[in-house]
Amino acid sequence: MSACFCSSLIRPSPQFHESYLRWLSVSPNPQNFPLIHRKYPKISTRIFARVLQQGIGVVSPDDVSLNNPVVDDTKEEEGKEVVHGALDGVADAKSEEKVRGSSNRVKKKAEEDEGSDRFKLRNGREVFEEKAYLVGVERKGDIKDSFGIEDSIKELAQLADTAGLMVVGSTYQKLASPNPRTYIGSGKVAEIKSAIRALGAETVVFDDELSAGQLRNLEKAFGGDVRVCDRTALILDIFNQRAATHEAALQVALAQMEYQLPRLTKMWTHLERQAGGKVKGMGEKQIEVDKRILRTQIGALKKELESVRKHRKQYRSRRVSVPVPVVSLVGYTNAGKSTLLNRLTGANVLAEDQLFATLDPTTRRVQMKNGKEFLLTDTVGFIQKLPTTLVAAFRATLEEISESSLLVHVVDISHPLAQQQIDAVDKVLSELDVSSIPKLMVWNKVDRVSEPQKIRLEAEKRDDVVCISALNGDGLLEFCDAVQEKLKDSMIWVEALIPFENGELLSTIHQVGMVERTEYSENGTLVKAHVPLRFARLLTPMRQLCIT
Ligand SMILES: Nc1nc2c(ncn2[C@@H]2O[C@H](COP(=O)(O)OP(=O)(O)OP(=O)(O)O)[C@@H](O)[C@H]2O)c(=O)[nH]1
Ligand SMILES: [Mg+2]
Repeated sequence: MSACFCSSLIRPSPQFHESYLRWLSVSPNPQNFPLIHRKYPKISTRIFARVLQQGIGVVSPDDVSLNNPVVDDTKEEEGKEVVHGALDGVADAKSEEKVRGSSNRVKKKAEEDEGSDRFKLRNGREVFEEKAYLVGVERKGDIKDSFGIEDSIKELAQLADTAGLMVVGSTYQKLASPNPRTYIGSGKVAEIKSAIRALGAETVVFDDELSAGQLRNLEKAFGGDVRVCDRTALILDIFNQRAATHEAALQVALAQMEYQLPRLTKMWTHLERQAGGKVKGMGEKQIEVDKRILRTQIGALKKELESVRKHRKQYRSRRVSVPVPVVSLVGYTNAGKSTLLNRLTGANVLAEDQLFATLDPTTRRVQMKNGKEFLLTDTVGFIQKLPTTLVAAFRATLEEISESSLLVHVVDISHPLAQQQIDAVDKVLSELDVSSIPKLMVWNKVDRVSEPQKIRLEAEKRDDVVCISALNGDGLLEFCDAVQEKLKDSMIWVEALIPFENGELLSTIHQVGMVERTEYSENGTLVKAHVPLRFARLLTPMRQLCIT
């Protein structure tokens, strides 16, 4: 099991540790951290809590010795066994047991040796690459020009890779409507069961969100050792791994808890079984307790988030007082938003060929060749089937977008599904209520397309499209010109008389607006310019001066 993948449901972000641990200590339900417990049931809640506390990235059965996580006791034990067997000649029952134990350990050691190849560095942590099998469903009647099932599974494989899983196979089924019990049909369940046995898969990832019942039924059907999860859990896991700031960590923790809440149902039935079924209803009661605890935790998280956000808002409003227009980069994940920000501003935002490299907004000042300036904000990328819990949790971060003067929609034009990605981004934007903000579309990665000239001609035919390569800098001047043009559209025309003693205002107009004309008179400088609305308000008294 990929330890990093474990974290999706069990290892909260560092900032969240304390409250989560408090929650664990009152609710030692193994099912609340199902990955580790189902696979390694011997790890006690207490030890597991210590694992969380110490922030150990890789958790395997041998890691239970926390102070000495890599303990190889097999050599010493094996040595003893060999001597023992040679002396006794015929092994008695006890030694037979020991020999069996020893061969098991040897087998386990061999498995470990084989497994040691599967430790990979992900997001700066060493993780065990768990083998994953992917499953999708194509609904009959799905719109043809949206993501096809094979493309969707390809993307799921990319997500799995980003999360630290090793994809060993995939399959899909065409269905009129999903099976309410197992999502896929029973024949498909049997087929997948033999495939995962043959391939040694440890996790089955579904391309769509599954209900609590479906998750449980599928895990039962595939056998106890196999874990089942869905696209949403995978995305939440990636976000959890990548959350670098306090706010992002809180947002992801909140989204994870909200995802878990409806999935807590009937998780305590194992207690009823342990008690021989004599305490009917015990599971139900415990679920209620768990849900209440989880709701309290959600409430506390929301409060904490609120205060973090208040802080950021204050900072933002201070920034707003400097009337530089804000331009936000939006787009599908991996489209090249951060690369563009880095290229234009010399920022050092992580940009890599992985999904969801960026979670937190970064804003930098762009100084154009003509001395004009704007603020450029890079934000979290979008994806098709984006979990609603995540959109909701990140709504506040995305508020930055709704306060900008211009949205630049960055598209990876070299991607075979560029149009589908554009549609998916538009869908999320429509949920964010930003339709009134002017937009500019940028076709990025033009250096990667086979016929760049054709793409450029196509872009020229359209309004509001600029072709660029954020990687090699092609088209960036045109991009800045287009941004300026668009910003001008969002500005208003003013004619104002600026008294000489307000000289700094004049330089700000030159910086943030577009000055068409200046004339000097004995009372001051007459300026005719396009300026941002907020700034125009500041100039109101001087505009009156101009009229009189
Ligand atoms: N060939 C080529 N590659 C590019 C270009 N722009 C970005 N890339 C590559 O595309 C990958 C993704 O770039 P990012 O800038 O991280 O993409 P992003 O949109 O910020 O992605 P998220 O943060 O995941 O939403 C990186 O490997 C970049 O080097 C480009 O113009 N040409
Ligand atoms: Mg990015």
